[in-house]
Amino acid sequence: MELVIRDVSIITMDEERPFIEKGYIVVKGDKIEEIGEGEPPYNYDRILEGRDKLAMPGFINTHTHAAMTLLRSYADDLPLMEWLQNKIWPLEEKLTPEYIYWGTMLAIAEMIKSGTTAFADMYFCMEEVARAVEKTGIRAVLSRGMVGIGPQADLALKESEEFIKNWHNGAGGRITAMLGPHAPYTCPPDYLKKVLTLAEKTGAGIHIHVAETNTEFRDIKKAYGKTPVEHLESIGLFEHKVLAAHCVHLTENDIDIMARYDVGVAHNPESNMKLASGIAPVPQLLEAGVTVALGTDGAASNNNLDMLQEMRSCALLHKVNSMDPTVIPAYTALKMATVNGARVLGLEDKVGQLKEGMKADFILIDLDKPHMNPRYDLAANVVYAAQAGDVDTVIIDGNIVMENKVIKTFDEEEVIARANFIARQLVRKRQGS
Ligand SMILES: CSC[C@H]1O[C@@H](n2cnc3c(O)ncnc32)[C@H](O)[C@@H]1O
Ligand SMILES: [Zn+2]
Repeated sequence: MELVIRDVSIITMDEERPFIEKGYIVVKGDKIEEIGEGEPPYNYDRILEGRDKLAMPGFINTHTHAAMTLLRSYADDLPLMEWLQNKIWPLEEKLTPEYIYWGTMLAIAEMIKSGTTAFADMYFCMEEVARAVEKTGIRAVLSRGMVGIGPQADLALKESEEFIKNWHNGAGGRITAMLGPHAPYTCPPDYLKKVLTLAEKTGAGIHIHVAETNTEFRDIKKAYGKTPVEHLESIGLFEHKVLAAHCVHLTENDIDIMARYDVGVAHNPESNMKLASGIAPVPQLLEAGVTVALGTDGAASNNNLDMLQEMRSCALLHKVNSMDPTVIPAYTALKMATVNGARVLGLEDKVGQLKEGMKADFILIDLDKPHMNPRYDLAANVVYAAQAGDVDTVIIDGNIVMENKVIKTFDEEEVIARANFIARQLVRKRQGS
């Protein structure tokens, strides 16, 4: 089927042709066939009117724990380790595969409605997450989270290998699998070495939390005499493709190491602010040539999965932190949420830009809203003024997943009802324990 979006403003994120004021996008199958100015040259099977809309690449959420939507607003206003150990981990013990399926469905509904077309997840029961991705039509990079201490450590390695076998390139190529060792403080060196052996065997990349808090920085330094980044380098982690979430507490030497090994960073400004973990040195990382993308982290520490808000927070946080309003301009924030997201997930040849031959993963944003006018600079309007409710249409892999703000691939109301039912069961289970 051929689909055309006509009479539309376009931010392509393609440096050669970044902006088209009035143009068209032709989608054939799962790919962008043509982008042009003015009117489309032919008639097509399906026409979407783009007047008063902006087409741009969908957002790429490079770090989340999707099913944690079930724990949204369950425990707030605590520092990371207290939050994890006393609140989150005890409740996660009560999660079942079915709960994780519906929690992930809720996350995907929220992500699609706020313009996200791909996400990177690290959690348990990845088969359930993959089923949700398959059903909804979203794109995802999935890692079975692995904690290297405790009775589940070896099982986690085995399940990760099986998951990669079953789901890498799954859902018509929309799923990529990675390995997900949780963090240096939950995965001792011997365990991380087993992860590396598996990475060699499968060719999978590695998604890991790194240098999130001062406590982690101090504890790793005390245990190994090295910063978290130096420690991971010494183990050989960075010989593989690595997606490092957070990277808040870094030395200049850490930044050099990360640039040298082309480590991808998932920056999560809202989660870092809410848990008071600190402020990642993003301007310095970008200056050193490190690819920094954006993530929301889970909905229990954010408390939403809205990449529009994440871009705005990122731009504002680094301006005030450096007392320099030129830091992270709107276009840079947009690049972090699209082009850089694709790059850190190894999807740069497929998504993140609107270009002929790339996958048709893009969104249409309403411009006929008071807060989106005037239209001097559409990138600035998106980053500083847009809201999730402005996302009108979402196309992923050439399929219309949301049109006129209605999700087409699943029943959003059912998902909300199921999630609320599960939340009530979780509270009951917690009280019974
Ligand atoms: C092993 S599956 C993922 C694991 O990570 C936990 N988690 C959620 N948010 C964070 C964070 O900011 N830092 C570290 N770990 C986090 C989640 O609850 C799962 O247990
Ligand atoms: Zn996380």
